[in-house]
Amino acid sequence: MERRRLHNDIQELRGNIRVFCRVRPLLPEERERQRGLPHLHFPAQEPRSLVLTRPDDSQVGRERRAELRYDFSFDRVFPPGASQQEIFQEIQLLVQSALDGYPVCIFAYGQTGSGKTFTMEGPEPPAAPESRGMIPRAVRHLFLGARDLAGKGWQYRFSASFLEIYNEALRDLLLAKGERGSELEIRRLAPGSDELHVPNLTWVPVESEEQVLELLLRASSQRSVARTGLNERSSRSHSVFQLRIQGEHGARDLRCASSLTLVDLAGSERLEKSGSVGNRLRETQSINSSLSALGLVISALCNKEPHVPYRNSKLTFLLQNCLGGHAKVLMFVTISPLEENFGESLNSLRFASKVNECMIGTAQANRK
Ligand SMILES: Nc1ncnc2c1ncn2[C@@H]1O[C@H](COP(=O)(O)OP(=O)(O)OP(=O)(O)O)[C@@H](O)[C@H]1O
Repeated sequence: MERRRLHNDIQELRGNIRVFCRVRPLLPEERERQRGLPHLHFPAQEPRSLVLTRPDDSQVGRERRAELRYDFSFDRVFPPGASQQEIFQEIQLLVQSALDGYPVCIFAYGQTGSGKTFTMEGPEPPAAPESRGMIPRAVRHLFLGARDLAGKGWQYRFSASFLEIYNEALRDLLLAKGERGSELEIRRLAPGSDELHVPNLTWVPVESEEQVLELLLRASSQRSVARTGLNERSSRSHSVFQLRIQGEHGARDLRCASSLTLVDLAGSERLEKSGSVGNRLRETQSINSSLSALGLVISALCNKEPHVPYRNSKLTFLLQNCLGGHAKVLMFVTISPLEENFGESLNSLRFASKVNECMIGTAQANRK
């Protein structure tokens, strides 16, 4: 309990957005193309640092070529050997605070094929329990936490939704294509309210990790994926998993309500590199414009600008309550270990550094 209070105090002091960087390992087929990770350095005893280096091509002549060096620092940097369990360990207190009434939002940002879906959901099923991603681990942790709190008089109810934003349209991933009605919209909860919701979105009551795994499976069969030049099974949409949490302590007449939002963003990729044409090109353009809208929202928040352009994309509009509100936010920036992706990695790390410098506001628990 004391650790939890300390965590909440520290997070409130620090501002409510944190950034973790994860570099995925080389895949078996990539090991034939590249030996080791010569351009990536993880300074010993420095779990927060990542250094990228490359030869300076502008230096020609007989002298030894100088090296360009780019230093980054985040709340944590996970090298390729880090397991899902190790990573979850670092976010479990954050997840736990959703039971105390804090809204929590975790999102994964990075180039196509850099490991966002692996981090959030885990590898494609059937997969060993050790490789499960942050979503199943987070819900399991919350269910166990709720069971503990039941001994202290708290009763919790959970329900889950899963949607994707594809080409600026919202789709319910818990419904098959034929079952979906008209297009989903984002609306205010009540006139004048800052709270947003998505009417007609499916919410399924959940009580166990297995139920949530089933929902993930159902959603993944509905998700828009395609084979691109850069990833065998690339997510072409942003997916948003949400768990609504309602707690009640009858004897003390206390209530809390919060949500855990886990977002797997579509991969950022350069058009020329992805080789996109036709539908793929339209998707890539839509992904890139919503990711740059996210960048603009974050920089407006950082600069405390009076107008924050949430409405420029469905993604930022949907995440408005998380980003500008009282939620605790964690961003995973995922990095490919391939040298050929140096430019993309640098872009992602620069974006993440900007986010890391942000003091967006103070997280607040919704507890009465
Ligand atoms: N930490 C890891 N350990 C082992 N394999 C990984 C890891 N991270 C990613 N992979 C593998 O790398 C490949 C690409 O990962 P993933 O699909 O998660 O990328 P992504 O960033 O979600 O891509 P996209 O944006 O195109 O959907 C997959 O085959 C995945 O299983």
